[in-house]
Amino acid sequence: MTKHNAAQAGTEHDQQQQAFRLLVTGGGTGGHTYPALTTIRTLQARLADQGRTVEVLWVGNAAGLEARVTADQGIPFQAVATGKIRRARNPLKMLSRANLTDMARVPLGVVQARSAVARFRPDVVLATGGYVAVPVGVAARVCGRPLVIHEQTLRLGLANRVLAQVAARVAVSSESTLPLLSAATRKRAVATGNPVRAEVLTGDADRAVKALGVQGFDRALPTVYVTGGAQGARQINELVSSILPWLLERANVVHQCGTAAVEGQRECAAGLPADLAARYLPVDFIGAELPDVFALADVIISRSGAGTIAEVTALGMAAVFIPLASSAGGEQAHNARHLAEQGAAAALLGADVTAADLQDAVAPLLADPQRRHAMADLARAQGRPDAADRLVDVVLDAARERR
Ligand SMILES: CC(=O)N[C@H]1[C@@H](OP(=O)(O)OP(=O)(O)OC[C@H]2O[C@@H](n3ccc(=O)[nH]c3=O)[C@H](O)[C@@H]2O)O[C@H](CO)[C@@H](O)[C@@H]1O
Repeated sequence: MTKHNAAQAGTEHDQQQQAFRLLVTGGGTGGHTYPALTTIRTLQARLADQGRTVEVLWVGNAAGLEARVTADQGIPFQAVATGKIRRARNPLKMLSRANLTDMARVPLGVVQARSAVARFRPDVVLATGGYVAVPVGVAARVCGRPLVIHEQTLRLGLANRVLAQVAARVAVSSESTLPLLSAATRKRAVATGNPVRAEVLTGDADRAVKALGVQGFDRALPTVYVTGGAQGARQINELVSSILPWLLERANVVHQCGTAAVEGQRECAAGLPADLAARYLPVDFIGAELPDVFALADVIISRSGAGTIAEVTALGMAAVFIPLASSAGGEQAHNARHLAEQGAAAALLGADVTAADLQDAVAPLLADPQRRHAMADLARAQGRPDAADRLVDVVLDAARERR
């Protein structure tokens, strides 16, 4: 080997040994937080196979779910100031005190984000949506670092619409998003799917029974998992409460109802006959047990946020979706309707869904295992369990192009 070749081989070796630096931003809700977390874990596993490590910095909102998740996962986290702009039909209402206070925080967030990006010198900045992503994505552009954005929902959210203008790559969760993008954005877009946490796919039903302490569940009956998203959903809580005795005659129920509602749901169960009450578990939030709860459940009753949809389709589960009626652009309703059209879920749309509607949708799934298996198979056909791998490809491509 010549001196020159040896030096070149040495440089390549050094590059291989150097840590890949990924700055992540995004959060607020689970829908933005978990895809980013999954992508970090998948990138770490991919590069570990090549003998490389990944250094991560997550820049987010101290009050968002990302702060809690990064603390749990031991991921370095830096908070920046953010402002949430509340939309209103009347433009004057946009100038509410809350909006004005929040807007005043935006310049501070931009300064903090810029110094975080400049100091960390990331190979790539990955933004997964939420207000906090805007200043960080803009800072990536200012500092000349490639920005990859990922959108979970069919239509780009507000933050991603802004950042799509400056992103090197725009990863989306569904092919049907591509025609909705401008021609300029479409050139940089790729449909990866929406990453699902790997552990979600490997739950264990028996472990759920132990971890949740629900020995009173009758395992001869199906189990229903009710969830309103990380904060619970009042509409779903009320609907389920009004059919609770009927439901518990036919099923065990794990009801994730949010912190504000859990006490009330416990009281509701206290009035039930003991054998029915033993089959009901209200919980505020499901953390590490989530994969096991999915494994235990035969049917899910849920909001149709993009994260939950990705999980339910990756797993293949029978589902009754009750979308949030006011979600921006009717995006949750679209998600639910799309699956219902394929026979992959039941969808109860609109703000005036009744308890009878819910009962009618759930009854056949509880009564007939074949029916729920058929629905689960159709749901699985819509799933993209390889989404995290595809998004990691996009991140690595963006880093390579920069060199
Ligand atoms: C009110 C609102 O703005 N909702 C939006 C928000 O959904 P939001 O984040 O509320 O809901 P998603 O379904 O997207 O994600 C919820 C995530 O939290 C997990 N989970 C939930 C409950 C629990 O106890 N434990 C737990 O881990 C779910 O399994 C899922 O992974 O972002 C989504 C993705 O951009 C959008 O599609 C939704 O329209």
